Amino acid sequence: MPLNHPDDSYTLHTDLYQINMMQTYWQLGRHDRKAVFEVFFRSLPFENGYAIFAGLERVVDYLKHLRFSESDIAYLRDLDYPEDFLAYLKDLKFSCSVRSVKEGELVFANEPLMQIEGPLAQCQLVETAILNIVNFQTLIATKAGRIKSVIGDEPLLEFGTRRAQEMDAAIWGTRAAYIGGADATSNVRAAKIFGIPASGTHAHALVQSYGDDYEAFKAYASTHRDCVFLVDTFDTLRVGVPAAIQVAKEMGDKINFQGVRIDSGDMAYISKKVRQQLDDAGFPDAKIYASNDLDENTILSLKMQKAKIDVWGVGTKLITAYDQPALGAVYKLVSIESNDGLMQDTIKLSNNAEKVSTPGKKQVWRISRKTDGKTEGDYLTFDDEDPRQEASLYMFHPVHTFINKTVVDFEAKPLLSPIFEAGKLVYDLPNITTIKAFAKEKLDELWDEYKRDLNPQAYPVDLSQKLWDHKMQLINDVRKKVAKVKTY
Ligand SMILES: Nc1ncnc2c1ncn2[C@@H]1O[C@H](COP(=O)(O)OP(=O)(O)OP(=O)(O)O)[C@@H](O)[C@H]1O
Ligand SMILES: O=P(O)(O)OC[C@H]1O[C@H](OP(=O)(O)OP(=O)(O)O)[C@H](O)[C@@H]1O
Ligand SMILES: O=C(O)c1cccnc1
Repeated sequence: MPLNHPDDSYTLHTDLYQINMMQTYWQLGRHDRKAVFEVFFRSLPFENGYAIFAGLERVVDYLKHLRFSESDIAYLRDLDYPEDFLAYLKDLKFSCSVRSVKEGELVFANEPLMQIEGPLAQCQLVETAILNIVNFQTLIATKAGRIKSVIGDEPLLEFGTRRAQEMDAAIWGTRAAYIGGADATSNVRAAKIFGIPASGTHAHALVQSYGDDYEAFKAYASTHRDCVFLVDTFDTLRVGVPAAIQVAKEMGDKINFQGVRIDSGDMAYISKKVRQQLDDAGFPDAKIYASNDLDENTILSLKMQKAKIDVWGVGTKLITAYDQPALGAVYKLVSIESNDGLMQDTIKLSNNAEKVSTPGKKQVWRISRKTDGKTEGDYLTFDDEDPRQEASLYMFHPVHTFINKTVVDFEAKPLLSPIFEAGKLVYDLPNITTIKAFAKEKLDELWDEYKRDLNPQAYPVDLSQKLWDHKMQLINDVRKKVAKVKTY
């Protein structure tokens, strides 16, 4: 049994099979063959019409520090990897090129979100961590986008840390939630390290510890400004709200009474009553905060019931992506250097036509109308194709080809930007405010049909004719090859 080792690098944050494949490649002299891998998912999470890409910043940090530490090597030695292979790992320097969609960009199924190109063994090593990061952060950013879409301009506060899948998920989930739609977080560490607004009220424990709403609010108000009182510990309408009002009246401007939070009961009914109580007491500007297992469905329902809620605190269901706990992005080999030194595109077949991978190193182009910037769809090409040179684009569904359109007067923007070139970081990471604003701008450019929460239209992700023909050719080649194989 190996001894414990210090946790001083993320390089072994990978699956054992990656190291095993690296060993095979290295021992048989294949490790430095040039390879291209692409990250994509096959279906959108939550049956949403779009996903919000997040995770690049952490991927960059991970790749920047990708070296096997002494303790990594020592641990692999414990696992009996041979010394010459360990010597190769010890000296390994990340030398891949990486292109990626920007954080906050809207992304769709079956298009490359990231592309890793370089020595086969290195590309293989980084698969697990890249998927781990991108799958989680993109999932949470998308969930936040869904929730924010029903809330509109009212603030969405992220309250989930206590229910998150441990500390990393709380921190990076908070960041992703902020990119996707949250306006502030209760997690002080996340707020501190990322520059996200921190926000919060107080817990039931405060009221319980005083055993009395009035005493508790008074105590809190004597030590804080901008007070929001949690009014549902004993009885919201009879005790909680009257106590909040009394303290607000007594303390006046000294506490800058912001409002009350309700965290239980029928929130449509109660919020209307609370609104009446606050208005009657002369506090029409006091806000009503709500929390308690909220998500986009309960919030939409509360809005339909004309609940008088101004600020929404959402925890568990956002930070854990409760209704879909994982995004299924995959990392697939699309091209590999063959024995003659030329790049050979690869394909993975499936009985399901939608699941057949698209071969070759690609670029994704977002096609939009010049007139109003609204999106027409995404268009996948070989990396050396440039739709900006075309006067019109024939866009057709890659499986149901009878669904097609010809687009003129369009703009085409490439979505994959260079992040690393031969191991060197060439991308200036934007700050979080810029990323969040970018996500909002992209959502504004998307048609409402793709944005609705329930049964959105399928956004077109089409292939250029050249790419489609190549894919069909490879499918036929593989089929012919398979047909020749003798069955036993
Ligand atoms: N008017 C409403 N319409 C739709 N959903 C609501 C409404 N009011 C509350 N909810 C939601 O109903 C769910 C359950 O509320 P429930 O009444 O069981 O909790 P509770 O009264 O707060 O109980 P507990 O004190 O155990 O938390 C919560 O997710 C809450 O957000
Ligand atoms: O419901 P969520 O969307 O997950 O939002 C977070 C929840 O965390 C708190 O409850 P908790 O019972 O943990 O603490 P409390 O005593 O302060 O209510 C808060 O009151 C919310 O109900
Ligand atoms: O500040 C709050 O009201 C808060 C923080 C975390 C969880 N629930 C509520």
